[in-house]
Amino acid sequence: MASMAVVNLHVSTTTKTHCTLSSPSSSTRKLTILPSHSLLFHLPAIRPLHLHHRSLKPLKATLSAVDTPAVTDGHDEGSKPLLEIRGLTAVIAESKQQILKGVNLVINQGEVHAVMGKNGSGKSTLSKVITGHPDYEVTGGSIVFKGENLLHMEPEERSLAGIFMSFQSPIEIPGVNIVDFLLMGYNERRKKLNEPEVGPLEFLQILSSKLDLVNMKSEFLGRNVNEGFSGGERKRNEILQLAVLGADLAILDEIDSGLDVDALRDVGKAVNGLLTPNKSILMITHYQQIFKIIEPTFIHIMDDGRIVKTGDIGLAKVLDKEGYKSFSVP
Ligand SMILES: Nc1ncnc2c1ncn2[C@@H]1O[C@H](COP(=O)(O)OP(=O)(O)OP(=O)(O)O)[C@@H](O)[C@H]1O
Repeated sequence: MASMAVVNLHVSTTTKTHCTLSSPSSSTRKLTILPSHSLLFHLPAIRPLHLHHRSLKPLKATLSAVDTPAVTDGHDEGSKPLLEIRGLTAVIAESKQQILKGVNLVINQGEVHAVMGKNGSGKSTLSKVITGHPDYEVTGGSIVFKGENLLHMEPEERSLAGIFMSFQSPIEIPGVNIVDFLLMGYNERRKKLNEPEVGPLEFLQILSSKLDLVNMKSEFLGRNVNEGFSGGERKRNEILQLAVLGADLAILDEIDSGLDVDALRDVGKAVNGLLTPNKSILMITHYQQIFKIIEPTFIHIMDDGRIVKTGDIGLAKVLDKEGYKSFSVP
């Protein structure tokens, strides 16, 4: 059973989010959560999720790999752009080292985009820049999300607008119970929507219904966020967060790494179960197995801070045979 923690959350518009947790059994604690985690606090509230949602028609023709695409052709007719990235360049804020060197990517509603690429090619940086991570500075180009300039938004506003990111290495938050943590995010969102907050007991019911989706045992709810979790449990917990908090664009950074076959299937099925015709996924992966479960609409290959090839599932097969050498920027 969750502790009856009282949560006060203070979201700053600078780089940190503070919250205090107090419960009858513990003294008041103050936590500082970096924006990457504060993103969780402002996600869209749960909406009805449909299991068999994907009205996406199969690609009409196999999209051949194209060189340095300006935008992605071959989207389903009638689907609306959700995220439009054009000519995006970004540097590491501290060192000014350039990592993104002109990324072009258009994700329409209902599409699943997979980004692959050599280690260090800039995949995680791209996803963190989309979420507004303070480690990076955008030096050029644009990111438009649902028609709005994302670059003008604080990280919290981006998540409120409907962007969720699951992390490659989700961090532990010692002393913060999973239920309290999710309840905080859930209620924060409800407040923004002028909806009444839910209490811990009501929330536990909501949460329990999501546990099955990721095949997580209810015992997990008594634990602290990621504390002592195995790699696979952390990944399941990330998807649980996505299921509870919801998102229009879920960015999944190596959600498949370190998962055994059963966990991979569970996580993949859970992600599929969250897709609706107007929700989209941007997933970063090194492995093709996940494509058997989460079918990508497009696969992009990133090299040296750019998307250098775009194609359909056939591209992953070419990659499997030939490796990245034929896709590298000279
Ligand atoms: N905050 C940072 N400080 C220093 N270097 C960074 C930082 N963020 C990214 N980099 C560097 O930028 C490059 C791209 O990193 P990134 O994590 O985006 O690559 P990736 O394609 O996701 O790699 P992998 O497949 O290994 O996860 C790497 O050389 C990395 O060391």
